[in-house]
Amino acid sequence: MKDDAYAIDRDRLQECARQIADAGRELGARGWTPATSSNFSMRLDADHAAVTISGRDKGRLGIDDIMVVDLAGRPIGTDARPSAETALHTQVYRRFAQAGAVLHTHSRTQTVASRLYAGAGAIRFEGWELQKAISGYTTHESVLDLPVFPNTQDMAELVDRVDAWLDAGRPLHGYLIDGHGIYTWGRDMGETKRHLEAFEFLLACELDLLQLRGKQA
Ligand SMILES: CSCCC(=O)C(=O)COP(=O)(O)O
Ligand SMILES: [Zn+2]
Repeated sequence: MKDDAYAIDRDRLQECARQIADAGRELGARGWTPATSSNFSMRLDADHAAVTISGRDKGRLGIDDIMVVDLAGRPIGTDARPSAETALHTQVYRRFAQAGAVLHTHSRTQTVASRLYAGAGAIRFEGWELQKAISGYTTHESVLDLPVFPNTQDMAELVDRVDAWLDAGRPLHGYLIDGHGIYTWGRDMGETKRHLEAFEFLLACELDLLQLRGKQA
């Protein structure tokens, strides 16, 4: 055990691990976490998060598949390897003081949409009632942009792209990574799941429209 490990609230960690495992089971059952893909996290306190261990089956998580990192992504109290994409989770907690959970999944809809809209750099949702499922959106008469960032194995590069979007003052509630999947977050696990479901639904609607109209993105 490293010293910092003693500062973690064990009850909070247990509760977050339970919520992460429950979310994984739910999302895995929907087919959104194929082949060990996806990763999940929850904020533990101002300086730490609970995150899934790399390579685990995210649809069958137990308490032991979740570990603690600090907001620089360093493991706390364990030699386990955190998600390969931990930097994207800790970035959310650093940039959004209110963020309490982050979900990353690889559904077919998310992945296909990411490829179709990569050239455009973003998908713009307009006129959909379900935009109101994203916190802060109160009407379908709004514009909701979901950026698509190029995929890379270099997490620092992705972190820079997300920082650049935010530093330009653009609202951000989630993003796609080309050929990869989606990231979204919220105040707690409930809000984060709602955001994920809303983006999945909105993406599916846009893909349906394209298909029905026989158009390119
Ligand atoms: C087999 S999926 C490739 C890695 C990935 O995109 C993912 O979401 C899971 O990575 P982790 O290290 O979090 O297991
Ligand atoms: Zn992934």
